[in-house]
Amino acid sequence: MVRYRVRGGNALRGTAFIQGAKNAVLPMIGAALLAAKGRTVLRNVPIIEDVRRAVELAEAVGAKVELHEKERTLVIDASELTSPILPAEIARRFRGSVLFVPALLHRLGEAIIEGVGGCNLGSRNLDFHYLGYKRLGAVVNEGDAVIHVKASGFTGATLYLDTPSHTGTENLIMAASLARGTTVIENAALEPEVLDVIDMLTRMGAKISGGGTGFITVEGVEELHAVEHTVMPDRLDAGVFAMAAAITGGEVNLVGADLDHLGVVRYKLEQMGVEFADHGAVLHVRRDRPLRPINVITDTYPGFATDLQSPIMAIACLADGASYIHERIFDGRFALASELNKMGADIEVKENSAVVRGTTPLRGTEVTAHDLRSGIALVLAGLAAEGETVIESGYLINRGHSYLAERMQALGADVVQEISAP
Ligand SMILES: CC(=O)N[C@H]1[C@@H](OP(=O)(O)OP(=O)(O)OC[C@H]2O[C@@H](n3ccc(=O)[nH]c3=O)[C@H](O)[C@@H]2O)O[C@H](CO)[C@@H](O)[C@@H]1O
Ligand SMILES: C=C(OP(=O)(O)O)C(=O)O
Repeated sequence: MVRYRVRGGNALRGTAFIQGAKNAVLPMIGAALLAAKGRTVLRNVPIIEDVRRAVELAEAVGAKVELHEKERTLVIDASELTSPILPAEIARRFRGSVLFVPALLHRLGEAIIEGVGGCNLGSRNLDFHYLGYKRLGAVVNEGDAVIHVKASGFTGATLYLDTPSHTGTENLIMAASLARGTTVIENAALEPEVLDVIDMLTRMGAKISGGGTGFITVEGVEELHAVEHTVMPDRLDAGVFAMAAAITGGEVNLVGADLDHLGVVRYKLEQMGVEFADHGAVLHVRRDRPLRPINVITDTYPGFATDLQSPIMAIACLADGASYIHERIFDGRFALASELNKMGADIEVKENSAVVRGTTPLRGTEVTAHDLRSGIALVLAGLAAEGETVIESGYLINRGHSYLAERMQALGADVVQEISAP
């Protein structure tokens, strides 16, 4: 059992190092399994629980993997894959497990998916993935508990996504990279992590054009080779540390954060009274005035990232007036509201919209993280609350943020991680 204890009241000051991106490294581990020869080296790997699960899953299908935590480096030898089964006990613990399917189909001709996990955010379908595989020539059997996909070689086709799914785009690009002929993917995702994955696949020998335009063309190649690749910085981790400065009225330098990757999040925080100064690869963030309320509508990139919706809800509690938050990506992302209300917030949720009425002083209490981002939002609320906030389950936070307590402590925050027997 992992829990975080946060004592509020300190304005954060100092330097934080932004980790490598969770949502880039997971597809990259899946991509590494496409290389039948050589060893892949991934650098700037975030040391998070999802990466540990991905290592376990890669080993379960036969890859040899070394995670060098101190060096933040993964070495993956996928020359012998031995099992097409993504076992439930690992695959159900993280969403990234779905990103192993293209490699299993190319290398072993089948994938047996005993489960796919990830944050509990309401409905999280995979129909775009399966429809895409079918159009490329696969047979998909969707049982109650197990999904069996078979493909004896893919043939290029025109694919489309009803909405620009992040992992859906990555999976279909990986499936198309070793297909015979040309694949076009319409309405593809534009997220920076998708572009970083395209960059890695291109260096592996894939022929992909149109990344970042919404229309991606992939010319299939015979084989892909192992490469070394440095994972891009995590824009969600950067957003959270910027918001930690914002909620405490602090001033921080974020090493490795890319302001462009924050998209609309940057402008919304500026409207709330947060200042950003971009000094090359170091982003300076400060807030020295009262917080103003905000309207947020989540969207795919470059819109307001749904994964930063929970953290901004925590800040909105301290803004003077009513903030409106409309969630458009996931239908179950407001479990945070009742936890913040336990801390003294005034948040009313109606379907996919929330009204946050501030300013309400927050007080520490015992609260529950329902998913990764609501967990980190409760840490932010705790930083601004009077007294102690205790957040369980810390595992969910550790799925996506590395060395959180240490990095917060370096900024002067009173954040402690406790691990106890269940
Ligand atoms: C590991 C990873 O990269 N996770 C990210 C990824 O999740 P993930 O890739 O799962 O999110 P998607 O972009 O696929 O999902 C967005 C929406 O599309 C719907 N949908 C998706 C696929 C599909 O086949 N059918 C369908 O209906 C989902 O139910 C959801 O409502 O993007 C999300 C949205 O930016 C982020 O919150 C997650 O952090
Ligand atoms: C929803 C998230 O992750 P996942 O897709 O891995 O569940 C997230 O990172 O907030």
